[in-house]
Formats: sequence, structure tokens, C-alpha cells
Amino acid sequence: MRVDGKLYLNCKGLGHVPGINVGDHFYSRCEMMAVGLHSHWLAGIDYLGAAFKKAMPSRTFPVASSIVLSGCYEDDVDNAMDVVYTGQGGNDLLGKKHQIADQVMEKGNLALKNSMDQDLPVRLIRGNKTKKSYTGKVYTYDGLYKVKKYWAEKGKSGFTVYKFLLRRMEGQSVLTTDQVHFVSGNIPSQPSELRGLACADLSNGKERIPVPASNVVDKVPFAPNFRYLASNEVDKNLPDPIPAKGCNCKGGCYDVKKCSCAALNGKKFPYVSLNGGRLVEAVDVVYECGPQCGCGPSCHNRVTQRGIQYRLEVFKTASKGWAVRSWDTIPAGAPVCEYTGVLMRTADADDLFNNEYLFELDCLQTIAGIGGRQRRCLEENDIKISGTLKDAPEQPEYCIDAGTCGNVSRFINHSCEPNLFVQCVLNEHHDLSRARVWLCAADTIPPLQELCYDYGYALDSVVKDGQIKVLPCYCGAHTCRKRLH
Ligand SMILES: C[S@@+](CC[C@H](N)C(=O)[O-])C[C@H]1O[C@@H](n2cnc3c(N)ncnc32)[C@H](O)[C@@H]1O
Repeated sequence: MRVDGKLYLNCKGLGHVPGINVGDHFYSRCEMMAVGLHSHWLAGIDYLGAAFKKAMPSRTFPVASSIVLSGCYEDDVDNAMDVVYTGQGGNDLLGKKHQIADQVMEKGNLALKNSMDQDLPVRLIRGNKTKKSYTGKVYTYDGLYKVKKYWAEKGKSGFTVYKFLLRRMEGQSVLTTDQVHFVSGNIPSQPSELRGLACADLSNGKERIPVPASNVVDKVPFAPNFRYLASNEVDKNLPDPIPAKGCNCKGGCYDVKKCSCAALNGKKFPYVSLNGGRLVEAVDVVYECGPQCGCGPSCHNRVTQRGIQYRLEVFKTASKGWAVRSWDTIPAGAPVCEYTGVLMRTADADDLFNNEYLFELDCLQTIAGIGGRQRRCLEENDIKISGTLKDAPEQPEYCIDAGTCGNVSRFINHSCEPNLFVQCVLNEHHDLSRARVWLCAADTIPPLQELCYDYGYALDSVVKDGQIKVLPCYCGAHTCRKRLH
């Protein structure tokens, strides 16, 4: 079955060969052989052997053609776009799936090494456990990957194993991991179960839920000089904003006609109470109830004030540095985390050119349509420009600098096809130029999918002394713009 360019295959057991039927929804492992995706019954690595030398004399054989990642090896790590694949041999595949002998650099292992040396792509097929199939397994063809490096190490059972780091090639259909929960069986229940644990809680207890970090890609320690801020620190040179008046509701806000905060939100409440609070839709700015409101802390119009509600993990990627994912499914519209750091005047920020963690607060400019980084919601002709907006400065006056301190959000990478969007939120005051920045789920996000938002830079927009800063994008999306800025 093809869904969004992905081929779904179903393992119906090795003895059953119904033949290839293009209209059929599922394929068995032997059908995988028949359609030429993978031609070994049991081995995870399929390769072209020495017999191919005659046809392609310039190539070094064996060369890998496909690998199946099906949870048979205890040392495999699957980060969707990056995979650490355990080589073949020495595994008790039909028993407890433990290593029982050292691996050797031959056959499939040598084929993967040769593929790396010759820069050749390898097909990646994932075996996914599912209760929906009577065999308990579904296979997906997840595109082409390249072997980036390999090494030998002592595996979990104490025997030498070869490890191959593979990275998904760019320019392919987006890996729609929301269709297949290939990693669902591997979600840790607590940080101590995490492979490559680099830090048990980078928030040092400042978040209600610990935020661990893991690294299975290299030996670089987790950002040692980093100071965690659960909420923004305000630069001492900034004047206090005028506090918002607040509504007169009692015990909660329910009546849109009477609640003055609902009035600011266009006579409606921005959140539905489901799953701890989800935005009904993305808007230019959300007016939450604040300290001066009569409704109290349990009011459903205070969702972001409850902090992070999902189990987030910082993990190392092969090409983008650190990144963030969730262990929980995040429902569409849910606020995930605030971008925190030091709130300061953009003019006072150090080295705008090189600071990779600066978030310019362009809410005002975006609403006024005068060059915010991205238009977030309303169409041009929906904008009702008030006096304040007409006078808005062309450039954002304030920014959040998360260079040396901030929270988990500073590790969230850019994607040209993001699963998060930027949502400005106000509660204590109503100064649009200093709105809080929340990252919210653009869609239902399955566990362990990398969280990303669109940084929204225009190309060639980062310039210093006439020099344009160019940063290549490795988001891997089909529609990738190839550059962050
Ligand atoms: C706000 S930081 C994100 C966290 C960062 N990866 C880290 O290790 O701390 C932004 C920087 O991450 C990297 N980055 C983010 N998204 C990227 C992407 N799609 N492709 C390549 N690099 C990316 C770039 O170096 C960028 O300047």
C-alpha cells in the first residue's frame, strides 16, 4: 500500500506467498523479496556480492542495497532521520535476541562499509510492531539513507559489535512517522532508561517534569555552560510594562459576553479544555487571563501559565547538533514550550550575526504587516491597523537571547515543514512588542518525532558589514529551501 509515497508492507509469515498484487494493502516479507526491496529471509542487511564485479568493475563489492530495522538487535538506535544500525553476526536472532559472539567485518558489515566508502545510498525498511495486523508486524519503506560513519564497540551484552550511523538523504518525501509508530515500543518511562543518557534533567528541577538529554551520536558532552530558565529573565535596563487590567469573572471565565479577556480574543476563548488545553486555532496573539483577573488559577484561559505538560527530551543529531522530541503524543493546538532566555532590547544584544539562539519579538511587526519574520495567521485584508500598530517600529525592538541561558526550546531546530508554530501570548501586560513566545503543535505529533518550527528567516537577511551569513538547512523535508538564512 502506498500512502504519501510510503510503501506499507505486512509480514504475513514466511510460509505465505500470495503474490504481488499492486492493489493489495499489505505485503509479506517474501513479497518484499519479490518486489526487490529486500532479498534475504532473515538477514537485516541485503547486499550485492562479488558476482556483480563483472558488470561494474569500478565498484568494490559487496555493496549494501537495503537494511531492515526491526528491533532484532538490542544495540540499534532509531532517531527517524538518523539511525545507528548494528551490523550483522553474533546475534541469537531466534532466541532472546542478545549478542552471543563478536561480530566480524565481512558480508553485510563489509557491504555497509563499502557503501560508505563509495558514497552509495541504502534503502531503509522498518519493521513496526502493530496489533492491527494478525502477524503483529508491518513493514514500511522509509527511503534512502547514506552510511556516514562506522565503528566497533562493546555492545550491551559485552561482545564486539559494528555500528553504522546512517542519515536519511535530503529531497525525499517527508518521513511520515505519524502514520507508523515505529518507535512506540522504545519510549523510556524515566530518564534513567534512556540510551546514551547525557543529563538526567537539564532543568535541575525547575520544570515540573524532568527534561533529560541523550547522545548516541558522538562523545560531545551536553552543553556544560548552559543555565536553565523556566521563564524569561528581564534585562535590568528595561522598564516594567503597564500591568493588564484583567477581567472581573469569578471562579473561572465562561461567559464570552462578560469576560473582558474573551473580548480581547475577538469575543471567544482561545483554548478548548481538552488534554490540558489546546488552541482552537493559531491567532496573531492570545490574551490569557493574568494576575489582575478575578477568575483564579484554574481558569481555562491560562494554559501556558501551567508550564511544560509533555515529557520532552533533548537528543543529539548527526547533522543539526542537539534537537528536541517528546515521549508523549502531543495533540494538535497544544502549547508545548515557551521560548525563554533574557528579554532585552535588540540593540543591546551581543553579536546578532553569530548568536544562534536569538529570537526577535516581531509580533507587533507581524500584525502590522511591516516585515515580521512570518505572517502567522490573518490574511492581509483581515488586519485592522490600530493607532499603535500604525506607529510600530519597522524592526522588532525586543528579543529573547537564549545564548547562555534559556530552556528546552533553545534546542528546537528549524524545519521547512515544521510540526510546531509560533504563538504570541500575553497575560501580565498587553505590550505586543514584548509578547511571550510559545511553540504549539501544528498537528498531532507522535512520540519521538523531532519537534521543529520554521525559523522564518528570509534568505540573505542576516548581514554584517556587507557580509551575508549563509546557513545550510538539513531538515530533510521534501520542500526544503536548502538554507536557514
Ligand atoms: C536555536 S539553535 C537549535 C539547537 C542547536 N541544534 C544546538 O545544538 O544547540 C539553532 C542552530 O541549530 C542549527 N540548526 C537548526 N535547525 C537546523 C537545520 N534545519 N539544518 C541545519 N542546522 C540547523 C543551526 O546551527 C542553527 O544556528
